[in-house]
Amino acid sequence: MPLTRRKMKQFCLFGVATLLVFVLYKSLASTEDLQPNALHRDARDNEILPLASGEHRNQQAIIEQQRKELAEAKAKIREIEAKLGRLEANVPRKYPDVRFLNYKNRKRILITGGAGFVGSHLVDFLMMEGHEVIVVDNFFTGRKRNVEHWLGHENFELIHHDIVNPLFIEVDEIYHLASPASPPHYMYNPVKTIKTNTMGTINVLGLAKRVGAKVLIASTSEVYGDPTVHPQPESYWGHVNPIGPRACYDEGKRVSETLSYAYAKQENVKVRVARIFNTYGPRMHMNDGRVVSNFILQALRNETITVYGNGKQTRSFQYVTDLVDGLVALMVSNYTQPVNIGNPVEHTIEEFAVIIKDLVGGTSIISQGAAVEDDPQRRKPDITRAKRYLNWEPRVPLKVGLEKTIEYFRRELDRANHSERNVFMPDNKSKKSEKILV
Ligand SMILES: O=C(O)[C@H]1O[C@H](OP(=O)(O)OP(=O)(O)OC[C@H]2O[C@@H](n3ccc(=O)[nH]c3=O)[C@H](O)[C@@H]2O)[C@H](O)[C@@H](O)[C@@H]1O
Repeated sequence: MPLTRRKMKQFCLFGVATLLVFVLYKSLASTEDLQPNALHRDARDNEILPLASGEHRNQQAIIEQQRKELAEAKAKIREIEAKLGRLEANVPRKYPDVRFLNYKNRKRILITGGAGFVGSHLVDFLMMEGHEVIVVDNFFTGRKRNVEHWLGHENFELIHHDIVNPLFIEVDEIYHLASPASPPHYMYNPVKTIKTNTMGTINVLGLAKRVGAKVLIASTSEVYGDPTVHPQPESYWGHVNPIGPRACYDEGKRVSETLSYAYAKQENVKVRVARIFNTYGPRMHMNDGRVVSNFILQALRNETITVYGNGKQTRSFQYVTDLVDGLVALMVSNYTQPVNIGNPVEHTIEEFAVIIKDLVGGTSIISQGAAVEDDPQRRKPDITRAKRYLNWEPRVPLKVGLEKTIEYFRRELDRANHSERNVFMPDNKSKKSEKILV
């Protein structure tokens, strides 16, 4: 009997309904299976028992494993968040309020060796004045720490570069400070010291020539060697041993000066030459090795203060901010001949040891050790030129500057207790004490 249209429709509807019921049943059953505590009816005793199949145990193990991984991930996130917090705390989000300079007055200033002791104080001064400052440093004696408070500032840039290699940037002024300045540092690698002060200076003068920048070369009182004229005026030609242990620095700086005036004469480069005398202050390295840092650290640690030689040799010490003022005054001046920048107050090294011991207090004794080869015996700047042409003279008295420096080293020692990298190893073994002075 042929099926009527109506019957066929009823038949189809019944089929679809059956299919739907079947699908619904299956899906319910599978959902139930997934429940860890799913119950099922045991076929033998007709009791309702927890699912005890191997499959179920696997599922429980997987869920347990996932819970464990989640807990571990959460702990890791907490750890990373704490680390981020610590890192953020080290990055100053607030910078000192720098002066606003309009486009016409704002200069782009390169400081080679700008992460060093003197360089970083110059960076601070020029940044506060509102200039754009680019620091180039190879970090041999310079440290990122000295300029970290400017990292991220829109006027500041730090370039890791060795000035022995050429540099191509656009700048208006260059302060060429790159070179180790402490005797143990510059004697450590004499060839590198010579390269820095010759090839490095050629690269700086070449850059100045290309972009028309004014250059200030950081020269030194060491160009006078062990002087036979006292105090030392700029007109004195010096008394240098060209093959002695200090020659790499002394002769390197003398060539640096010669190069500067050769570029000025031949290429019309605008050069300024500062002859810097002994300088001290915060940010000197704990391992600097020069007399100020050595004596202060020895006194703070109640160790023997080691005077090299008989202590009758003299030095004149200037505080670092006075030096920065002098360098800037020289750069802006029209004076092109070398200028001594130093403090003319002179002390014997023996007196200096007593001054530091008295300021620090403590129980150190002062003793004499072996003399240093070619150690200049008298040094005191004649600053008539600086006074006349730059209207500059030092302002910070020795005791005021030393107190600030002692405070700085006190903090550095505290810090060193928390960081093995900074631990100071005084080189006292090589300088055997011979005679106790105080
Ligand atoms: O401080 C500086 O600005 C100058 O330092 C050094 O010149 P120097 O005067 O020999 O520096 P120091 O090593 O500090 O020595 C000063 C005097 O103290 C003596 N000294 C040094 C260290 C020490 O532990 N004990 C000690 O008696 C030295 O023998 C020397 O007579 C550099 O050669 C100069 O270029 C630099 O300008």
